[in-house]
Amino acid sequence: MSNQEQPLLRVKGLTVRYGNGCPHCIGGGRLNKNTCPECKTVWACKDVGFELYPGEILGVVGESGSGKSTMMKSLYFDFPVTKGEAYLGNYKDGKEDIFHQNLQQKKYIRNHIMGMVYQNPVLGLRMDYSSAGNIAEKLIASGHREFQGMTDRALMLLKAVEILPERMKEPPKNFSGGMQQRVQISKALANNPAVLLLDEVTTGLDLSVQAKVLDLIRKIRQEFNISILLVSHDLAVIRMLADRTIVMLDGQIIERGLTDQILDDPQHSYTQQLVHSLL
Ligand SMILES: Nc1ncnc2c1ncn2[C@@H]1O[C@H](COP(=O)(O)OP(=O)(O)OP(=O)(O)O)[C@@H](O)[C@H]1O
Repeated sequence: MSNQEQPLLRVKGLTVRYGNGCPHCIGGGRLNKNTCPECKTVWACKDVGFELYPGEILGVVGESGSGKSTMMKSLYFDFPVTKGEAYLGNYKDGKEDIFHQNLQQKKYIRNHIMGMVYQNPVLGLRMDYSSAGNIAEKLIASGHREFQGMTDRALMLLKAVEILPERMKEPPKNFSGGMQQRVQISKALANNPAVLLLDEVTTGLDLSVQAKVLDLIRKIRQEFNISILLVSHDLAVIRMLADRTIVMLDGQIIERGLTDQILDDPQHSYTQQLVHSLL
């Protein structure tokens, strides 16, 4: 990344609330962590802004409930934003806010520009389809129709995530957690997205399986020249993969910088606590 480079994804003022809000919280009144003391509306993300540059991995770290998943779901249009804007450099010259596009355009962005891998593979895969069929589903959604071409692409992608060709016709429900995550990653890559959203993809996996998935993410970044937004509550994962990192607390970004800088010399007391809890 260089300072002159244009960001691939630019997010400004992303705010998401669960609940209707009331004059107190909508008017900017004090919250109890992320919750309005008057109406109990949860402000899961508040004025979140950042840039993701071409080819980089941007880590997002924070404790449970800090708003990481909500941010990812909003970026992938799974959940509507309350306020905010986001721009993709390769969508309409980076000039149009993707949050305010119509459904068809949002579908286009999901199918061509962004890929998402959820912590729970059930959300990203059809467990009863074959693994190749899962990839084909994504290819068909982006307009592919030719059987052989889709089979070849599925084979290539499954190979890239180290699923053996003889297992491509098996459904993910037959696979281990680590394999399901790898199929989910291959499906997310089906249409060569420029941006990959990874939400706690190694959480819940055994350490040795985790290491394999982490290696795979590194390899994918190189091979597919993709930019990755990587959410994890695990600082070891962030240290291993992320070039830069943002730290979230109660729905807000409280610290940002180069990953080494954040982990070796944290400035905010919460980040210091987070880092020291690991030592
Ligand atoms: N559907 C929902 N309705 C109400 N509140 C919600 C909903 N989903 C999330 N929240 C709340 O929003 C806040 C942010 O949750 P979110 O899942 O985004 O955090 P997170 O950092 O991803 O946590 P985790 O790592 O545990 O998934 C939390 O206070 C959570 O309880």
